[in-house]
Amino acid sequence: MQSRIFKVGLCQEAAQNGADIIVLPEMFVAPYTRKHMLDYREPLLPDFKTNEKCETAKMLSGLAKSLNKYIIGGSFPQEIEGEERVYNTSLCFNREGDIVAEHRKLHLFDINIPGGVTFYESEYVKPGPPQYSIFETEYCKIGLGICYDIRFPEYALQLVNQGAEMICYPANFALKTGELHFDTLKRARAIDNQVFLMSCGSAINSEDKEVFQSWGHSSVMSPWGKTLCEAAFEETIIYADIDLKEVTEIRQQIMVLNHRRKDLYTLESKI
Ligand SMILES: O=C(O)CCC(=O)C(=O)O
Repeated sequence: MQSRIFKVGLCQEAAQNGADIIVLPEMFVAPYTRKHMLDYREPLLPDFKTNEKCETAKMLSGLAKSLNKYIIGGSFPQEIEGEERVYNTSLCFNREGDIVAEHRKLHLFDINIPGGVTFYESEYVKPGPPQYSIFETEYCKIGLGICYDIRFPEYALQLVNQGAEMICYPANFALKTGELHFDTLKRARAIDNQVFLMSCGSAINSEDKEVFQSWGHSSVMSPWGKTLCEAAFEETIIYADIDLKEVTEIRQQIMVLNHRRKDLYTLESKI
């Protein structure tokens, strides 16, 4: 049961205007509710390029190939056989339409603010298995998380330890927490990891006020924490030119990545 709320035309427009890496928002195929997640779930199968059951993967793969661009494909509800839960899965495609990274949201957004927002993502989403999601491009390595994953600096730092110079977070960041936290978290992750930080938030859903509402505010931040471009709540395309020399320069100028006191603390990877 599909009713796609994704507009292929926006990707085509971005590509025509010179975008090379195109990022989509978290759960761009469905409103963010338990019912929709389960109704819209799709398997991810090895023959996704031709298999009608893998509608999102098939569509994004074809689009990446036809546009000859990288697509960081937001996320979709991935069916888990025999379970009434899904993975919140982001697929990244190279210019040939091959999957180069699969990220399953690791940290789930369970929140209970009396009089504010109550939301238990873990009731219908299963946390992704332990994994660092990072992929190579001809420019640099790009690390990947989804939305609430941005609150966990340990994960981002491990991506940087593995060579990431950009980190991307497709998001559907809650309206309630977004105003005070989203911008700050993005800037913090950009500065403390000295990376370009891309985030793509869902636009506000003005047709259905009952569903989870997103703070929007997609942006690209430089390793200095400077906002290079930013959206508000509405559907739009934003563009940024990325100069990776900035990563090298800031890492030489402010040597935080080398100044850790390993005699005092360490960050241990379990995988
Ligand atoms: O961390 C937050 O406050 C918002 C996260 C969120 O909305 C999500 O992960 O869906």
